[in-house]
Amino acid sequence: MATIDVEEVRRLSDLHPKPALIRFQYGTAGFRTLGNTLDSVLFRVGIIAGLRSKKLDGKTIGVMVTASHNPEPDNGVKLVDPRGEMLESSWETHATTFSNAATTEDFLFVLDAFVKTAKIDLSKPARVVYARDTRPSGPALVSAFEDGLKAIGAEGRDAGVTTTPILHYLVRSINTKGTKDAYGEDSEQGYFAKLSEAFKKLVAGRATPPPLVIDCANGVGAPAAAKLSGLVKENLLLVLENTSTTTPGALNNSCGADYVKTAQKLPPSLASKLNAGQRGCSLDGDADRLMYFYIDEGGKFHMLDGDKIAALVAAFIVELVKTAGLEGQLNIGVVQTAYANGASTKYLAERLPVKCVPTGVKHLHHAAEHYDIGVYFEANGHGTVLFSPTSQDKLTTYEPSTPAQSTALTHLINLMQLINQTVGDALSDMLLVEVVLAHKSYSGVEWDSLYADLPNRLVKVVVADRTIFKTQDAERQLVSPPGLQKKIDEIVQRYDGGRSFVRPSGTEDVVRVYAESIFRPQADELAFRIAGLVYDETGGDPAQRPKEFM
Ligand SMILES: CC(=O)N[C@H]1[C@@H](OP(=O)(O)O)O[C@H](CO)[C@@H](O)[C@@H]1O
Ligand SMILES: [Mg+2]
Repeated sequence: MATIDVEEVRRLSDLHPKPALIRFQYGTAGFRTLGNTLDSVLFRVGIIAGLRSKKLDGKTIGVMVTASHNPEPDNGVKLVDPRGEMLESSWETHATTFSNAATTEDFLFVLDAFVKTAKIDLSKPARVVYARDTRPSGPALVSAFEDGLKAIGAEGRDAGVTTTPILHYLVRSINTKGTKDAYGEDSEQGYFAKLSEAFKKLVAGRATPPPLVIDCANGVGAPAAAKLSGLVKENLLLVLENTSTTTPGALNNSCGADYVKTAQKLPPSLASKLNAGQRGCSLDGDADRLMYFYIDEGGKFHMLDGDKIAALVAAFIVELVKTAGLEGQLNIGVVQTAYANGASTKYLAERLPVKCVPTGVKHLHHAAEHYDIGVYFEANGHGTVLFSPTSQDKLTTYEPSTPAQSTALTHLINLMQLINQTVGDALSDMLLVEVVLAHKSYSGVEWDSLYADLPNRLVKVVVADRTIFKTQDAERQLVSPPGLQKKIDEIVQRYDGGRSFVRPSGTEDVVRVYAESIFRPQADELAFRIAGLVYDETGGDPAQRPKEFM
């Protein structure tokens, strides 16, 4: 279509009116709020996805309907750009504008203005691939979204119920099909074949470890892990738990990667499922985060988070590159956020360059692209490894001169296949961890002892207005409210190995306080002291002051 079919857009838009009084925002994780308020947003996302594809000459855009680790009644939607990466940030603003037009007529006005200013050639084709997680609100939201595709004349491909990282994989595979950068076969089957084949090559000839227990968070990771399980069973036995995707209220409830990271506890449902020393891991509700753990002989819970994964994986890659004879020819780096445990940063910085960036996957991903091999992980378990075009060329054309070099090179090439380079992927990362553990003959215990986590505490502070909080230096310093950082510094310096920072959350209406210290009671005390300071200094009501604040 060369012009907008105004009548058709009007007719369909009237079926998806915007609820009054709600202001939507395309944030760090796309649109995310109560599922039953999102109907109009999904319709309009259908239109914006179509326009984005037209703007990019018909390249396929991805759309994922999920609210990840959030409670079951929540839902959300995010767009994926053609190489499988997050939506370009200027379009996040356009998406927000679209979502907030109050009436159909307002929306038509905004749409028309946008097509003109963004110079979108409406005669171009539009292609969109989309998927959803297992949330009960998903099917109705997808149907509103499909009305949006129809309104703008976009061709849709429904990838059904699948994980966020598989959707990212599909987008990149579709757009690179038949080119020299072909990423993989553009189907779920193609994804599982790519991962499992690379995994089998990487662990060939190594001892089969004890079974790995996977907490699937009662979400979409359950069916995905079940498919993977069948393909890798000769090398790795997966025991799937929390797979009730149709039990109302079960999703992410006292289970999943976010529960483990936040509560720093074993999900109660796994209590009798894990033997001492056995490895377990938790996925989140859309299977893009991964947390490992084990219980020791004394019954104590040990968490192996995103920082521990980064340490394990980065050290392994550095070693392989060295053994392959490529030391000094590929620059390898790690990207973290301020939430990374100080002990992990120290461990990593002794081995390779480490960069700290603001919270949010897109910041980590972009920073990791600056290395030949960039490893990034958020402490919460979201992360991956990126191989730049230069490193891919080098690895595939390099001629090793010894059998040891040749073996290491083959491992690196297989790792490029195993790792989902579009986005953090719990299942791909899990296989990656299992490869390293198998190569190093590590159990969870040896892995855990690479370094000892500094005790830390994360506290939420509800403030009147979190927009007054402004940060700099990768969110480690407050510049506003004025004077507050100085007071924080004064408190922090009284604690041995103390570190603390304060930043406004990008996904919740709270300010987050992080603190660590060399002793557990001090880490807690420091966190609650800073939380109290923030609360008092920004007009918190003394009558509502949480009692643990100091
Ligand atoms: C401390 C923390 O875990 N923050 C999370 C959380 O961001 P906030 O901006 O802190 O709300 O959600 C983001 C999106 O999932 C994730 O990238 C990030 O790591
Ligand atoms: Mg997630």
